[in-house]
Amino acid sequence: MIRFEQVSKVYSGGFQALNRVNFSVEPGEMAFLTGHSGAGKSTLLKLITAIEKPTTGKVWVHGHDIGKLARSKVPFLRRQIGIIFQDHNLLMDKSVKDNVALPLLIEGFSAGEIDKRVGAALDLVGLGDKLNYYPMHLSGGEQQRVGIARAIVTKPKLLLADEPTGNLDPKLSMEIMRLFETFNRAGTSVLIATHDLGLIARMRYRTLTLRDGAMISEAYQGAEL
Ligand SMILES: Nc1ncnc2c1ncn2[C@@H]1O[C@H](COP(=O)(O)OP(=O)(O)OP(=O)(O)O)[C@@H](O)[C@H]1O
Repeated sequence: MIRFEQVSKVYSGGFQALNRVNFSVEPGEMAFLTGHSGAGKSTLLKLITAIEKPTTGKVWVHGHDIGKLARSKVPFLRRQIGIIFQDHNLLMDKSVKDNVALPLLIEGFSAGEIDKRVGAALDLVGLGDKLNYYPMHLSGGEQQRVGIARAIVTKPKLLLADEPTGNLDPKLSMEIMRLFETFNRAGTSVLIATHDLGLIARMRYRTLTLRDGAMISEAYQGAEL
């Protein structure tokens, strides 16, 4: 699903954000990515989505070599990946329903199919009754769940989340994690970047740890292991 082989990333100013990183995430796996601020977590996620390209080494995603991917093929790759951000990037002047429908509109789905899929995605995140709300009328946790519904509405095989619980209290954070587990059990691969070591410790998943751009551990960090 994802494979990094000796991947280094040096930004144009000369800063080395990743240093010979090796790891893979298997189809159907759920894993955490952690490390201090500036360790390279967002850079690693940007390489998976081809926002950035590796300086050296190889990044494989769904069998594509990202370093060699033609610009015209990038949208095709991104369609297979659901991305969730800390600040959820919702459009505040659009309803919940229209926010979640956006990726399907871009894909050219029919109105009937969009209604069906948006309803199903919002039901999955527990917001089936808030279709016509605007984001400003939702709590932080609900807004994050709208962002998750938007990420899964295209039924991607891979979900990437960058600090998805950064603004949420521990109870809501755990609810969001349980939601990721539900998608993972249905076969979606999930990679979650987070600073929240407490949250990681409460769950039994492999944890990829970056320090100063180097992958220093791929161990399970759950409390019972
Ligand atoms: N476009 C860029 N140009 C130059 N340097 C960059 C760029 N993007 C990131 N960096 C640098 O690369 C390093 C890693 O950044 P990155 O955003 O990947 O870290 P992070 O682990 O996600 O941090 P945080 O947890 O604070 O979000 C940082 O020192 C950052 O300043």
